[in-house]
Amino acid sequence: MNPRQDIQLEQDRVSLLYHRLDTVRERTEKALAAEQARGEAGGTRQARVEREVAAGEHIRRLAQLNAVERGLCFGRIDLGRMDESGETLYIGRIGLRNDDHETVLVDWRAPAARPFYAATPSAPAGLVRRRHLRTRGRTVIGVDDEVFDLTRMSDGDRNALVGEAALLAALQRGRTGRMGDVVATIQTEQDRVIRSGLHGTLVVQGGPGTGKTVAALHRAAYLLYTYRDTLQRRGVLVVGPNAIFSCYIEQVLPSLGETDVVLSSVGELFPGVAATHVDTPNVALIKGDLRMAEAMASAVADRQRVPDGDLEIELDALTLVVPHAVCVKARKRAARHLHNVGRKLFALDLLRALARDEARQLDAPDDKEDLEYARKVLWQEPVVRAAIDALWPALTPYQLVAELFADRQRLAAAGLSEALLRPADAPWTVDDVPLLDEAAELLGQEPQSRAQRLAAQRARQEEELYAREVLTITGQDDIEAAAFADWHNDRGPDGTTASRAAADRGWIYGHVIVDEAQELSAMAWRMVMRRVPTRSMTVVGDLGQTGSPAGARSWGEMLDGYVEWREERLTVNYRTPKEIMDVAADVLREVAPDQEPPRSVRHGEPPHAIQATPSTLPGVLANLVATPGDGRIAVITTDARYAEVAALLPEAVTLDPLDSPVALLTVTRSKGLEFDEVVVVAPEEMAGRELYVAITRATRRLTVVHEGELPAMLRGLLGESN
Ligand SMILES: Nc1ncnc2c1ncn2[C@@H]1O[C@H](COP(=O)(O)OP(=O)(O)OP(=O)(O)O)[C@@H](O)[C@H]1O
Repeated sequence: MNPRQDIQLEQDRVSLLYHRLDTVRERTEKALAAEQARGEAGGTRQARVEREVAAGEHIRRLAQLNAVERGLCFGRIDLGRMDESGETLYIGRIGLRNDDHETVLVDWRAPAARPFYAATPSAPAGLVRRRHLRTRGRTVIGVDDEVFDLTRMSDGDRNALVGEAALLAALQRGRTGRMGDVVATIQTEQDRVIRSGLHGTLVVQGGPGTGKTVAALHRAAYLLYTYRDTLQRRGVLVVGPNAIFSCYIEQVLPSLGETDVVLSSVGELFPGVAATHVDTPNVALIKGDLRMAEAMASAVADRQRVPDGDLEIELDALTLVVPHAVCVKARKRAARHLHNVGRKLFALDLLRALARDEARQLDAPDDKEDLEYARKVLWQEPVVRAAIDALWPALTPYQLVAELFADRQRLAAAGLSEALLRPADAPWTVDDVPLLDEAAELLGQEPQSRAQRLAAQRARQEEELYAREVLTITGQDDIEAAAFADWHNDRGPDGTTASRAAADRGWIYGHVIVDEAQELSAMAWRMVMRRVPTRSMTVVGDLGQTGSPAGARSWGEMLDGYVEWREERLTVNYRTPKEIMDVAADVLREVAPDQEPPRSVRHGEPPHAIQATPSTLPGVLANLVATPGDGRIAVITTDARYAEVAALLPEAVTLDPLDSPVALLTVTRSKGLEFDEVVVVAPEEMAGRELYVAITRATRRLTVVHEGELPAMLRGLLGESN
């Protein structure tokens, strides 16, 4: 068959598949409309539940069917023999069956699709041919074949790229500013990561551009497909380095038909806080250290005091007294509980003692009921409440942390350095967030007003009543109403699993993916682990890129205390051209000699350095960003140089670096991102690891602009003066 005939053949098949997609979509739309029409007719509560669940399923299915329009079918595998007797499967973003229930398109995540990704010339996994279909809209514009003919195998074939032509075509495209899915060109080593089982913790270590992020996101889609029952209810959390990064990756999962995933960063993991400020390296180091957990416990203990002597409270004409020993005993009893629970016990003991003393001074009889009443009256007295608050206040995590860092004595009592001192109203930093989480654990439930408590109780009772009615009507009396209420709550239309999970600090996820995981401090890991007691996690990162002083130098250092983990390595760089990676490899050798640089699959222009002076710098930069190119440019510099470069390139200062043709970023903000062209300013002022991150962001061109001496690590660059 000649290429044109091949394309025509595949076009017929692809048209058939789109036709099928349209049919399924129409049927689902009709079913949804019918469900909604039934809703308008009212009905019992049971009917309402059933309608809500059915409509929810249709809506989810429709979203998925709409998401797969682009590139519905991208591959074909021929198994067995090359003649007509072999089996042929078409691989796509979604599985489709015809009216006879025969599979016409295999979901890329299904076991049957595995050989499409796993086959290599030396281990063809039963394939005789793998074909990549290139499509534009619904039209097939090309096919790329790999024929696995063992008789023709040569040594050069060992480790071939999967669908090399399709992969290289995908890599040549200009960056859109958003990460896209790569279902059509997943490589074998990435496929191993994606399909690794749900159980336990998988660490994926790989150099820049090796597809760690993209593989982790495809893994999320794979896990949601394969373990839907387990994961849909509990949800999947993806933790990235910052909000820009979340924006950068947010389209990948929806394009794969998955929307029930929470994207967050460490600074956002405590609901109600969205921290973006960062501490100085010294402070970040202290806050990220595991010893901070003990310090926080001491800080809480410091808020549970007793007076030096007896407690004396002037009330009306009396001086009520609680002996020191009684105060100490009350504290000992209460301190066995979380702080806010303990406060109630402490207050109760003190109020009892005060009521007894009051009765004694007034010569009142020692009557239990009277004492109980007196205790309640005393609790309403502002002076009594103030005295108890001063000894053992009800605390929110915000109060505990803000008041700790604003007070020299409290810092000292917790065994902490004065370097942490700051005003009480200082903005939250990313490294405060794990401390807020720690505080929430130590304090227990936040003090709620009586009205809030009653409202929550009432809402819960109503839910259970409703659940009981539904269960009776449906004859499912054997299910506990409370469990049903939970279940209904989990799947109800009032919010997706993802939105409810994101708002709930105590939410336990089915799986957690941590990206740029090398940046998390030991305290941040403690917080993440609380979200996933099963330790079903995917941890992706690069120890060669660790920038945070509190980040990981080895994976064991961070994870050994929690879980036995397994590791996969990614070794091929799909982003950075070889010419740039050769220079980066010199940097890596200096900063992390134990890490192997990844092997680049693409080629580009040799990177070069420009020597500037303070007076030539504005012209050099203006020139570099003005050069017409068809891609997006990032100018990356240090925190210290940011303001100066921003003044020279005001058009590059943007809140939206992903959509801007030229964006100015600090190294930290450029983590995980990529651009067609990168200009690195002041490399001589960057730490080695920062330099490694900055120069590996480019997909095509890299220019390094220095005023001082070019760092020796960058000796591989071609230089020029300006
Ligand atoms: N199999 C693939 N097919 C096509 N493109 C790919 C493939 N794997 C990775 N890429 C592309 O390579 C680029 C780098 O991928 P990604 O950002 O996931 O790498 P990373 O390992 O997370 O990098 P870094 O550590 O620098 O953040 C992305 O543009 C991604 O789409």
